[in-house]
Amino acid sequence: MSNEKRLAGEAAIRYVEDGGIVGVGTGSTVAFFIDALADLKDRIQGAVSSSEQSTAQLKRVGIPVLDLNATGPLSIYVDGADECDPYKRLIKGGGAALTREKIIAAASARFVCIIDSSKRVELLGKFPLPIEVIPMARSLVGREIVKRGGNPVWRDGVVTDNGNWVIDVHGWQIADPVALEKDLNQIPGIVTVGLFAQRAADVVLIGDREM
Ligand SMILES: O=C[C@H](O)[C@H](O)[C@H](O)COP(=O)(O)O
Repeated sequence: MSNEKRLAGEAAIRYVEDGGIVGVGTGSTVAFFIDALADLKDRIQGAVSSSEQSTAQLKRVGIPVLDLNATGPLSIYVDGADECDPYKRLIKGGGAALTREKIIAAASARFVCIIDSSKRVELLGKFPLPIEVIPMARSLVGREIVKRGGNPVWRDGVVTDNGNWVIDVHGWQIADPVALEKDLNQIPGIVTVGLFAQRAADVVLIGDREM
């Protein structure tokens, strides 16, 4: 699978425009994209990063890391996913970077999602759905998830880049991801739901093939 991840990371380069600013996601697939982007670093202004992990790699390869508040809207965002359905709706957050990822995706005109074939599913939910929560709301959010038939598991020991905690929800087969995303977004204490359904990907690359 890591060969497909590398191919996807390299294939995403063809969507990067000269002189532009690139939104950069997080994870092992994105790491291949950043390595490929390093070869073009003199042709872009820089990148907006979704995590401390990606920021460190971007700086290491000499790509300037810019502040989203200063750049304004971006033309492109490149990121991986944990699951992707036929409508390019995603589960993300396996690496706990979902909040900043969702912010940059929302600020970008085009979301290019890079995955290997194991991430492609008919129905989202086999991968436990990550939810970032304010720490004091962990139990409240857990009870709300149980009411909705899910099995919440606290990702003990993990603190997000925003100082919050992550709950992974097992046992949901997500037939209507847009409705679930909207519903969960109403629960106090939830910062970000790892469903990218209201704002799905625009392009999905599985290895070097477009879905
Ligand atoms: O929080 C992490 C992100 O949503 C990643 O994009 C996702 O977990 C996929 O990561 P990887 O490319 O390592 O499988």
